[in-house]
Order: sequence, then C-alpha cells, then structure tokens
Amino acid sequence: MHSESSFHPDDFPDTLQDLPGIRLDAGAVGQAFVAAQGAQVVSWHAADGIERLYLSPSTGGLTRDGRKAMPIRGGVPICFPQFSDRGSMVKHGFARNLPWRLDQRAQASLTMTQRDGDASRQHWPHAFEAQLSVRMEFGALEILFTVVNTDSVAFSFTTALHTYLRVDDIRQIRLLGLEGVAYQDATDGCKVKTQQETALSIPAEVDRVYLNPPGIVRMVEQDRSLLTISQQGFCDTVVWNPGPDRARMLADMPDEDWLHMLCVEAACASAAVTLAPGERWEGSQRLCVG
Ligand SMILES: O=P(O)(O)OC[C@H]1O[C@H](O)[C@H](O)[C@@H](O)[C@@H]1O
Repeated sequence: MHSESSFHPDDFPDTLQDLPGIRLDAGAVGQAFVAAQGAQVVSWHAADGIERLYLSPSTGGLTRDGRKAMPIRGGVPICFPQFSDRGSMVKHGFARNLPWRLDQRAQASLTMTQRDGDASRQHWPHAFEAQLSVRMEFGALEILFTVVNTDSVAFSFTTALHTYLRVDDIRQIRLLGLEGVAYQDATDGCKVKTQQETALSIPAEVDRVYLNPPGIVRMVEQDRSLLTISQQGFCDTVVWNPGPDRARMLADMPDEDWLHMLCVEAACASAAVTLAPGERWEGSQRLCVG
C-alpha cells in the first residue's frame, strides 16, 4: 500500500467490467466490489446472492490502461465536494473521478482515502482528507463517509452517497417512508413541494431532494420488503430515476435500464456543511436486506 493518492494498480488486483478495484469476499456474510476510481462500491450482495447495486453495462471509468476515465455509472458514487450542478465545479465534484488510496482491508471491510493533491487543486483550493469505510454484516452493507478539514481556513461542501439500487422492474417498486416530507423538485425548477402519497411510485423521471427526511426508507415490491435504506449525518435524501426520456440521453447507460435502477441517496445537498480547520464531519448510509 502507498501513501500518495495517485493510482497504484498493484493495490487493486481485481477487476469488474474492466474497473480495477478490490473484491471483498466474506463468505456467507456477502461479497462486494469497490473500484479504485472514486472508492466506488459497484457490487454488493448478501448471503441470498441477489445483487443489490445497479452498475451500467456500458459505464465509463478508469481502466488499468487508463482508458474510459469518466464517472462510473452505478454503485455508490461519492459526490464531493459538490452535489450535482449546485456550484461552479464539475458535476458532483471531483472525488468520483479520481483514484483513491487503499488504507486497509479485511475480509468484510475496507477503508480508502482521498487527500488533496495536484488533481483536486485544479478544482478546489483546499487541504482535506476524505475517507470511505465499507463494512458488510449479515444482510447489511454499511458505508461511512468522513471529511476532515486539514486546511488552515474553513471550507464548505455539499456531498452525497449517490446509491444506485438494482431492481427487476421499477414499475413494480414503491418507496415507503417519505409521506408528508417536503422536497425540492429538480424536474420543476427546484420548487418545494410536499409528498402526499404514502408509497412513491416511479412511472417516469423523478429527481427530488427531500429535506430533513426521517432517515429511513423502505423499498417494496408488491408488499414484499426488499431493502431498508437508512442514513445518519446527512440532512437530505435524494431520489432519482431518469425515466425513459432522459435515460435515452445518457450515453453510458442502455436506454431501457431506467427500469432496473433507483437512486436513493444520502445527501447534504440543500445546505452545505462548513468545517473549521481541524474539524471533522461524518455521514453514513446502511442498506439492509428486507
Ligand atoms: O449523470 P450524473 O452526473 O451522474 O448525475 C445523475 C443525477 O444525480 C443526482 O441524482 C441529481 O439529482 C440528478 O439531477 C442527476 O441527473
């Protein structure tokens, strides 16, 4: 393992769809794959063997020979230090586009780090340390994201764990737990509305930033609970699916794959986090089968 944050292929001996990374095999507990680019978890299944994360078959992403250095479409992109296009930086910030350093790994967990360097300073002038910890437990995946201000001045950021959940058919899926919660509707000029429905269905494009949500949502398919998604430390939950029309505009995803994914994101999008020098922020998202 190395101390700088440039790409060291030897630390990432495995590949998934040409993406170099780390395969975690914890036997009956589950399996996961974390790409070097963006410390992006791109595959996870528990003991039942059902893949829970969507990864586009036509995604870009840094390969061992340096090709396809684009964002990875799927898994759990880390948006940092900017969420979406809410600022002047590259969309969703630079963290998802750069290789991260492997700090430690065990059978069911790993930790990766990104620090400021020449690449980050092209986008953002600050000294920081970002850390992602991934841990599998029976039936669950826990992702913890930590940011430390190692600069001599305060800085602010927005962020998200932009989780792409894999589903068989989005038309059969409902999301529970957001009734009565206010949201910014990004498909309607970010107007603030309140969700009336108990169960949210996704018949077409949905792009919502839920403000101060209860922090636990359940994804169900015809009354069967598939996954419980909970979060801590993040002030918003984002729900995004491009729908059929916008999916056709995404070059790195098959047109029909909007049917097979749903992003449920733990985010600080509506309000920035500000850290004084030496301060630390952390937020986590947990996916639990059932
Ligand atoms: O295509 P990307 O840059 O990965 O962004 C994908 C999506 O991310 C978020 O969920 C935003 O709310 C959407 O507006 C955006 O389209």
